[in-house]
Amino acid sequence: MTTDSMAWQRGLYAITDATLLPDDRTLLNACDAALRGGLALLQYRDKSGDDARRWRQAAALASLCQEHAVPLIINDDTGLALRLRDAGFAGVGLHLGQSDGELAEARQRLGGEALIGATCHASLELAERARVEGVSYVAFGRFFASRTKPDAPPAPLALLAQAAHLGLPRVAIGGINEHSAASARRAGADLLASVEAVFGGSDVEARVRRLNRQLAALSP
Ligand SMILES: Cc1ncc(COP(=O)(O)OP(=O)(O)O)c(N)n1
Ligand SMILES: Cc1nc(C(=O)O)sc1CCOP(=O)(O)O
Ligand SMILES: [Mg+2]
Repeated sequence: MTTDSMAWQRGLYAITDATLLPDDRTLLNACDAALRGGLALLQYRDKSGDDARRWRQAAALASLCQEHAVPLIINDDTGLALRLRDAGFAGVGLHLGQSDGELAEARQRLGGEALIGATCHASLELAERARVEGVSYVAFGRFFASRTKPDAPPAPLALLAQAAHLGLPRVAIGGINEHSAASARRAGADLLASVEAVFGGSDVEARVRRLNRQLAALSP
């Protein structure tokens, strides 16, 4: 798999959650279903601090994503992304928040081809800085109420249009679901990032297909 294709730049960006997907089997089955439904990107987000579990799950997801030719983005952990890449998995990227390490250093360690994204909250200034440091996309939010991360700082939808000049794919995150996805897309989001709307029920493939149909109906 290569990430040369632009397919990752627009669509649904699913993010895993260790509460909703507590064990390996649940995680892998749900991610497989989401990938069958059609994802632009998948992010592995696990705050357990359990290195053995994180390696095992990330490697299994990297293999699954490779089969589906969808990039796997590792949350927070440049070392884990590098280890996967060095183990031979293609299409492994990284997402860093404001306290997750230096973007420029991550870019240098992962190389020019890797997809690297940054959390920019409600700040164009953070997004401009992230672009200089070599990110592949910028993420803004939270735009709507989120049960996954209720305390994430809020952001106005108008920010998405204001970020167009960056010339990078814009991710909208926070409470993205079938009620809010259309307004985030109309406001300028290229990628719609979601935890609960994808993984918050048993019918994951159907949930993803529903969201994709909604987005397709809005696309020019
Ligand atoms: C696509 C995307 N956008 C934002 C975040 C949030 O990152 P961060 O601020 O580092 O918070 P945590 O996810 O680490 O709790 C994200 N993970 N993905
Ligand atoms: C991980 C995360 N980061 C956010 C931010 O605003 O930076 S909101 C969020 C949680 C997204 O989950 P849901 O789709 O269930 O609201
Ligand atoms: Mg983080």
